[in-house]
Amino acid sequence: MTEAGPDAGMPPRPASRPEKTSLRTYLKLFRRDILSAQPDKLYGAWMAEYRTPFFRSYLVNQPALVKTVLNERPMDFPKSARIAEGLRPLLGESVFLTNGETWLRQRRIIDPAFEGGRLKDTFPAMLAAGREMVARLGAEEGDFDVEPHASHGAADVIFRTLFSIPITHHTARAVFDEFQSYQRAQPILNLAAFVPLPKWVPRFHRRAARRGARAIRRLITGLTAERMAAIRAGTAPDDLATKIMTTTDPVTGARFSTEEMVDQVAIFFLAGHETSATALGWALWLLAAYPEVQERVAAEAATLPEVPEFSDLSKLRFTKDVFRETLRLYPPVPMMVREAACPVRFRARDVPKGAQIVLSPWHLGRHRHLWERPDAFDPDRFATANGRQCLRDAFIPFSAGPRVCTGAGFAMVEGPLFLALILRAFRIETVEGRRPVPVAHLTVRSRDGIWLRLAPRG
Ligand code: HEM
Repeated sequence: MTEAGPDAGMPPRPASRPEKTSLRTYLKLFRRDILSAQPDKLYGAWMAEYRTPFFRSYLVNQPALVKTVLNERPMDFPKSARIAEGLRPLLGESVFLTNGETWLRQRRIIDPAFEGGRLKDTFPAMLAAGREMVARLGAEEGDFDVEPHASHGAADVIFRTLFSIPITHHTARAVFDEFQSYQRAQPILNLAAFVPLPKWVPRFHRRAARRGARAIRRLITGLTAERMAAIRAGTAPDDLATKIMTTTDPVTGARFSTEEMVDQVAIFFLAGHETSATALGWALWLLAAYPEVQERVAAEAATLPEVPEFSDLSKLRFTKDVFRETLRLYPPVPMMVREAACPVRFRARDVPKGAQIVLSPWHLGRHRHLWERPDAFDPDRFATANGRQCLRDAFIPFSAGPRVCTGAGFAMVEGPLFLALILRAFRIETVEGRRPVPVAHLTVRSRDGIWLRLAPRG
């Protein structure tokens, strides 16, 4: 890297906005990128308050307060209704949106499928998707954008592990394509979630997004109904969909209906492919930009047998730290929103009932009073006392507490496995003039893609 200034040698970070801005400018910046709409002081703040004529939001950035919201009193800080507003047409009553008893029941049915022992069952499907991705990358020549490959690969993982079908299956492909256009049609999503606008403010692209949501749900309903029939006929494969659809809630004795399962499949696909793809793209760029780290990952990958097994993942200790460090610097979900269900007092401030509570994996992961050299890419930090402490207090890319990401364990298998398979096959380099610029819409993407150049390893 050749640039001068305080960021020299550091991985890219979005510019912060000036300290004082009008609401109008803030909203404009926000629509473009929720990260560069924030002031620099958030990287050192414990709490911040946004007060406008329309809303009151509190960004909570102090580990003890984050723990209160996520771990200790999650029922007092439910998912914000504002998030549901934008996502309901696509996700219905999915576990991502529900609260209270419905959410508890759904987690009781879903969680067992993602537990350690059963995660092992998904490994062959993940491996197959990884090997296919390596083959596709091998067909690239010259400089190319790796983000579409990462999305394709992550979507392949979801379809193979959930429904035992590859992304090349016509329905899987159609869902993938519809999601791509849905995401383009839904830019208001984050704005509506973070900035509770009054009802009269026009919501953009609503019609196109609704049409997309209907199309996606129609396709997923077909897959789910087919699976329900196969379960009844005793011919269903033992994948995640079957595991979830045959699990009985130990409390109520109920299973998911086809419709409720469609809601869950929609969120598994949305939450499970875009996030993993984003993380993989950034991890590859970081490895390309830091060749000495790349060589250490490649050396670890070289110890894997030609066809690795689940137990071989224990050989990828450093690769796992690389993936973790990527999630710290580029958490795919940069911010999350909750709603205060009752008045609370945080840091000697009264937070009224109904206020939006914003949690920011992005700012917490780079907090200058918590992490040593917060902007540096240093996977070895997790072996230091500071790194270990911060892993407990200031590392929430998967959220935390009872509402932690269902797929966290799954993603921590998928990410390192894909990195190892790719680095075993290729040496990767950055492309001059193509330094990525992080921008956050649905997830933290690079504004103009993540450009790489590959060479086969001998
Ligand atoms: C690197 C990859 C991933 C990251 C960074 C990530 C991150 C997150 C975060 C931050 C949340 C909490 C959002 C909030 O509370 O507002 C979440 C929730 C969720 N994630 Fe993930 N995720 C990843 C992969 C996956 C995968 C692979 C799956 C499924 C196959 C998945 C399924 C879910 C579900 C179902 C929820 C909702 C949980 C609930 O609200 O109870 N995620 N994820």
